[in-house]
Amino acid sequence: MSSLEEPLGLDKLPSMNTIDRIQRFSSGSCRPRVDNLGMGNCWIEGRSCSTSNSCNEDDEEYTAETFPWKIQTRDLSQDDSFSQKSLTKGRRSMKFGMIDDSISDCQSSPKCHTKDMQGLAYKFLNSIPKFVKIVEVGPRDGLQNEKNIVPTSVKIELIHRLASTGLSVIEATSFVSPKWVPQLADAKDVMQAVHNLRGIRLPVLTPNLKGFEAAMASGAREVAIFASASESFSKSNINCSIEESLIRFRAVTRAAKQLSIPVRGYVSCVAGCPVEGPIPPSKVAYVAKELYDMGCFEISLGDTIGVGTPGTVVPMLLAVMAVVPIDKIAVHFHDTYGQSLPNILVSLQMGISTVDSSVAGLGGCPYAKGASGNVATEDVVYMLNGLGVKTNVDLGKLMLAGDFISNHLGRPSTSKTAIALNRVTSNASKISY
Ligand SMILES: CC(C)(COP(=O)([O-])OP(=O)([O-])OC[C@H]1O[C@@H](n2cnc3c(N)ncnc32)[C@H](O)[C@@H]1OP(=O)([O-])[O-])[C@@H](O)C(=O)NCCC(=O)NCCSC(=O)C[C@@](C)(O)CC(=O)[O-]
Repeated sequence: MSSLEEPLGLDKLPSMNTIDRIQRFSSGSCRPRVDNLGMGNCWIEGRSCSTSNSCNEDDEEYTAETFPWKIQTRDLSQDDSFSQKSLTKGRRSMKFGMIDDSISDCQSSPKCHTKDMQGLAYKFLNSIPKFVKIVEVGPRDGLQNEKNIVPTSVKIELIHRLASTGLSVIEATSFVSPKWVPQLADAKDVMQAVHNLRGIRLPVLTPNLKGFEAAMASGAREVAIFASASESFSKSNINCSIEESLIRFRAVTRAAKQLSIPVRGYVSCVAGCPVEGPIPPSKVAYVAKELYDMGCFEISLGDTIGVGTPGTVVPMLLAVMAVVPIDKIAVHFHDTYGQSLPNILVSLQMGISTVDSSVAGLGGCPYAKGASGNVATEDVVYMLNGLGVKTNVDLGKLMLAGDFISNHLGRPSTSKTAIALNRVTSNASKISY
């Protein structure tokens, strides 16, 4: 086992003092559905506005009644705090994995003391946000590594199907060099076909000004820049050092600011690099802060090769949270070692409320050998549903989108949820989701 493959243990966690700090950071962990996108834009559940540089969450128009998940903390003593509308997809309902069932079931057991159980439930679940924004990256991160060129019409259909699920952010494509990523050479055609989709944000990757200008000409209204915490990965992915990339990205954010275009920032290799092995959290924090300071409205932390475990993800997040506000941080896990869901769970417990994922678990990076797909959106939604966390995503429709692209690619989805629920459906079970 190489040092990269060996998971870091809890003994590597920082001191309790640092942990205490997160609890303070995460007091606002129930994030309202108002994204301040910077560059004078904000996005409120399917609508964008560009009135001022800072968006007021307490805008009268968007009351707690309209967005009930604005209520900041969970109240575990109230039954309905975990109640979850069952997504039945036409079947009768026996809910699996739902937190309300488990707690009430335990309370009826003589061995369970209600107060103790509520205390335990509070301890583990209190800091989890009530609403999580999912950033669907399937059409971009998911497809970029496919060897056989996926027809443009299939990509467009996939985006439309994903849009119908309730997802509010779908990363559509990349304006990168077609020599480097031939699969996304049709970025312009894809973007021109989908940019008018209403109520959906469709960011695209732009590695430099050339990409930014092409994206704008194709109708893109949100972009993402992508730096790395690993020097070696930066060179192999975008052919320049980290510092050179930051210079390029400053040019992109400046141009974006002039057009009031929101820019998302990625940091890749946050838990490890295929060449350099483990990456120190301070390096991740440095790049994250640079991107945030140049105007990115959100920083997505990518475990590009999926080597992170909660033991390494927690200290990395702590380092980033010390320099970037927690409500501006997103997590982006690849599932190479099957660690994505535990990593997402600890991220949520630390107060993070934006999660990137890819329908059917598509994905892999062309410049990170051995990296497998992103965590499957279906699996994330299933887990969040079970936790009583709202996403606004319809799991049934999501599975149909996953079936569509998996059928096209000629291989089964890697989403455990999709596999299990498809089996259940074919058995005509009474179980619903
Ligand atoms: C950054 C470059 C362009 C540098 O590539 P380069 O070869 O160093 O660029 P260059 O400036 O020397 O130009 C070379 C040629 O590329 C052209 N070119 C230059 N820029 C563009 C552009 N934007 N669009 C189209 N063409 C472009 C340029 O015009 C020129 O064309 P030529 O004169 O030879 O015909 C290249 O390395 C590249 O495109 N890299 C992108 C690689 C990529 O997309 N990787 C996957 C991203 S996934 C990731 O980073 C991780 C993430 C975000 O998913 C998070 C995670 O999972 O952890």
